[in-house]
Amino acid sequence: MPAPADHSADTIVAIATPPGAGGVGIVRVSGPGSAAIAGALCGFVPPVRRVRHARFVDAAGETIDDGIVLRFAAPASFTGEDVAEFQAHGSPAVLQALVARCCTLGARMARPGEYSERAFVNGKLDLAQAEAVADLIAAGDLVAARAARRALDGVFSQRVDAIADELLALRVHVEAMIDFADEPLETLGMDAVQARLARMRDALAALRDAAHGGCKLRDGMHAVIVGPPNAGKSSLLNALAGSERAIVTDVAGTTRDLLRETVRVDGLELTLVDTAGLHAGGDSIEREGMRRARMELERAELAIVVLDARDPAAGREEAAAAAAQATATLWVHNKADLLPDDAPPAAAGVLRISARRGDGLAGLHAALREQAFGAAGEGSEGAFTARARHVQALDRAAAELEAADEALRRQALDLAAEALRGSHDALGEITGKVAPDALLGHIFSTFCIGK
Ligand SMILES: Nc1nc2c(c(=O)[nH]1)N(C=O)[C@@H](CNc1ccc(C(=O)N[C@@H](CCC(=O)O)C(=O)O)cc1)CN2
Ligand SMILES: Nc1nc2c(ncn2[C@@H]2O[C@H](COP(=O)(O)OP(=O)(O)OP(=O)(O)O)[C@@H](O)[C@H]2O)c(=O)[nH]1
Ligand SMILES: [Mg+2]
Repeated sequence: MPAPADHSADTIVAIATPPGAGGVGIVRVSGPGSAAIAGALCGFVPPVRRVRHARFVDAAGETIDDGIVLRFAAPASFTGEDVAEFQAHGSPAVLQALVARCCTLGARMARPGEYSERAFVNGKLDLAQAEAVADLIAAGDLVAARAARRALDGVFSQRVDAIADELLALRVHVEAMIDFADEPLETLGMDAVQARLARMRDALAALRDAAHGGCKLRDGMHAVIVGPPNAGKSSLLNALAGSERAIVTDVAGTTRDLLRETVRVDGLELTLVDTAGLHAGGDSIEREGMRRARMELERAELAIVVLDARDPAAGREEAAAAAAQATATLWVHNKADLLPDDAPPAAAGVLRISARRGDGLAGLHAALREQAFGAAGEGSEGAFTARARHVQALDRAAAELEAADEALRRQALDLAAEALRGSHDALGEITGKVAPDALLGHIFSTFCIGK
């Protein structure tokens, strides 16, 4: 069988700055040919880690542009390889000419994510950190950017590694118990093993919740507003959006179709969907609207049920049944401004608001954030971005830990060791210590070119 191609022998090139014209544009080269390419382009080999001004010339010696050249020597660079950068004027034509020249000089075009992939392969970043680079670039606001920055700094990876290290120690212990199977398990520290297992389970659960919040920071949350006609669903959408997106009238049955709006709540990107009021009967248009509302709920992470605070029983059963399709439900009693002053307080777990006056919106924001990030308020201090694949891996690690615990109780040491190994491997997939090529290819191919 032929050996797999050694791509690290290739020298790659790409424009690192965004498409289109800009003040400055950067062409980045990585790989063993970097120094020679820089030498040919600049007429001298630029010194490493020094800023130099140079004319970038073509094969005929004609100037393509003048600019700044930077060189890094392996392993002290972003990719861990020899790197050269040409910082030219940000003209797409100039940048493309520089890329073409680099290719003539032996480089090839980089694939999407290939710089980050090389940084990973060369041990500059682990897999979760490399993903955080892409998440940082894509971050929609400063809260998300800070969280991606923390993941890039290894905040998430360190917590994964700490649990993985403990797991490894535990595996060693259990393997030793298997080797000394003649001795009674008590003398082999069975109690200690179980205590450590319990501690690790808690740590894993906490990390899982944090990563889940990190997913919401990255991917946002999908919430559907439902309730009986005229309860103020569209008014609530408008209040959260901060502008009159949806038509609001005092006619029951105003909203027919789904209306989608993306709003930001302190770093949480919320996709809100306004729906037709749910009620029995209705004309064919309303019934189609209600059908769409129910369809949307099946995909929703959160149902926001809006009821009239003056008569919250009206339409509640119908709304509750529909909302049960969503992963979670938030109960809102609207039109609080119409309640008499001596009205009793709202029931526990219900938010009382006035979409018209804006009363209670701060509490609603807090509740939405709690739905996304958990009670610990992830999404602010110490939060990091994470991806669905990380949460899935943490879930698998936890399930294997349960299986190990169960096997230990039955004194099935071989099974316990096997489950512990499974748990350890699941954690390794997050940081890339255990990462099938297909997984790596899939992850990096979603990055942009030049990253
Ligand atoms: N011009 C430019 N700016 C950029 C990048 C780049 O590639 N080019 N980056 C691309 O993403 C980011 C910076 N990332 C970098 C990461 C490590 C090293 C580096 O030289 N690392 C060495 C030395 C570390 C040190 O002395 O602090 C190393 O890791 O050994 C450089 C850039 C953002 N800004
Ligand atoms: N006083 C008061 N009126 C409100 C409040 N929220 C909504 N309304 C009024 O209630 C009526 C219905 O509001 P909408 O937002 O259209 O209600 P909806 O739930 O979207 O109704 P449909 O789309 O018909 O199902 C309008 O006249 C609103 O101005 C509120 O907080 N206080
Ligand atoms: Mg409406």
